[in-house]
Amino acid sequence: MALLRDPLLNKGTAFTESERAALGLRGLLPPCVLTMETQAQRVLTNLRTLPTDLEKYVALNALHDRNEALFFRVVVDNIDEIQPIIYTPTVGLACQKYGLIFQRPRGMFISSRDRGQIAELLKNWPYQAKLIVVTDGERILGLGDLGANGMGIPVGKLSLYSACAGVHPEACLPVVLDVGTNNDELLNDPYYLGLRERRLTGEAYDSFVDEFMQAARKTFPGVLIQFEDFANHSAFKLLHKYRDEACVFNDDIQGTAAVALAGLFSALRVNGGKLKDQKILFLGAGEAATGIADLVVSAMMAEGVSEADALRRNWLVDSRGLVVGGRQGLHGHKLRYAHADQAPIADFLTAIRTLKPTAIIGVAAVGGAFTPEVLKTMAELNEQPIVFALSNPTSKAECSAEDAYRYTEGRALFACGSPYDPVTLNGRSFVPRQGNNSYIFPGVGLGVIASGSKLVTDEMFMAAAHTLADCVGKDDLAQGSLYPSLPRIREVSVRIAAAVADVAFQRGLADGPAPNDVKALVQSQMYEPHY
Ligand SMILES: O=C([O-])CC(=O)C(=O)O
Ligand SMILES: [Mg+2]
Repeated sequence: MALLRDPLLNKGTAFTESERAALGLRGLLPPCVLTMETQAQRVLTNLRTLPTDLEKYVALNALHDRNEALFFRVVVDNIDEIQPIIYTPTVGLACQKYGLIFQRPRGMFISSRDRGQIAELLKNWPYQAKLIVVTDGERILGLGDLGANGMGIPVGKLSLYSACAGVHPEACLPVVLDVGTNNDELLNDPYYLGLRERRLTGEAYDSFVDEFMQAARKTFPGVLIQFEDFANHSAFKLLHKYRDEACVFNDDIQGTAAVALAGLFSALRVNGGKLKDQKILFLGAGEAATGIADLVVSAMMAEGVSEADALRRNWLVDSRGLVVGGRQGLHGHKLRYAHADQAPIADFLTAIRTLKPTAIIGVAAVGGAFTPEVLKTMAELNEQPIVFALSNPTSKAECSAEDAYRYTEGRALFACGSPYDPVTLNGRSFVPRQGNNSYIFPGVGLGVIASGSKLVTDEMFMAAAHTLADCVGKDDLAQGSLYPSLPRIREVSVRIAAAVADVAFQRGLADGPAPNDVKALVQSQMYEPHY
């Protein structure tokens, strides 16, 4: 019976006659033995009868809790259909409703009440974690502070690690650091499951996170820790504090940067431009914006321009207007882009008219901010304007795919943060693809784990961006796709992982000498969802 209740071992009705006899399962299952294929078909049939995406999320979550192999089989074989349910956009709604739809816990909930005992708590995790995705829930996608409900994000990200890059589910540990929430709606929600108190801040917050970091690294030596959906003020600070001593990265800063840079490389293959000649205007000035801009600056410099010139080609607009030199109260990460000799500009459209960018990248979680006027202006200024509406979930997208194509007469080179269906305009069909870090983090994580790298470096994200761009074919570009198709994601992840592992070996960060065949090393470590 224990076997049927262990999701890592359970095969349900697929246990064979001989297994049933040997393992004490006779009489505990209906007599018919099904194949995994039939089980997967049954799951899909049921899923497709459910009227809402949230119900599909709940059903898939329940399957995940019963039978991991079958869950991942279904995800891997139907990634286009399933990813939008277990990941963005539906995962955003699932986080908002986390308390209501709660059935079984997954991952570890470490609250500020556990201070001084985190190492002891981590011993309760029954597996040897190699990969932790951790959030404090303060900025879940573009939805803001969801407190402990943010657990849905580490769970969803780690599902993609196993599905898209074959990191073994047993090696994956989702963690929420519950330091309270400032979201009054949640504090008053009878089903909210987190601490009912305001967020821990300052020294108390820093030492709590530090206790977690030390305890996690001691309990799980060599573990890779991914920071996810922390608010700006914590995200930059934590990355800075740990990146040179621990195996960590921030997906919202570095993963998003790599996927956006790859999208730019693809867009430039279409319009024939060079990165170093672009002028990029970001709507947003947080983790994603400066993460992308920093990587773009490095990539521009690799094309031979000076740092000063590269910086000058990247501009940020935040809630207070264009980021310019001398503006009061600018934070550290924005300062590189606070250009002197530019008068303040209050709004995004005027910034476009003044600066004449070749690309706009939306990462501010302001839904609809790329208005028809914005899009038309970009199309007046550029033969083929680059328009990335990356905010998540769909309700926060700067514009829909349809609007991006319609208001630019089909000339936009477009990427989006959440999935959009193909668009037909004047008889031409466009297939927009997601500029989402989900193309990057699974492969990066696999490469880091496979090589046993001690650190995660910017060079690895640069390599990941180039590799992802290399995976985009002419047929993709011809239909307006700046990324490869999702069903190719495991092949793409292997290539990214090999490129990342190569960097680890070359830089002496790996825990051994380079093998002859890095790609084979990576592949040998991948989990396949089979019985
Ligand atoms: O999860 C996603 O879809 C991308 C991401 O990291 C975020 O929006 O915070
Ligand atoms: Mg994120």
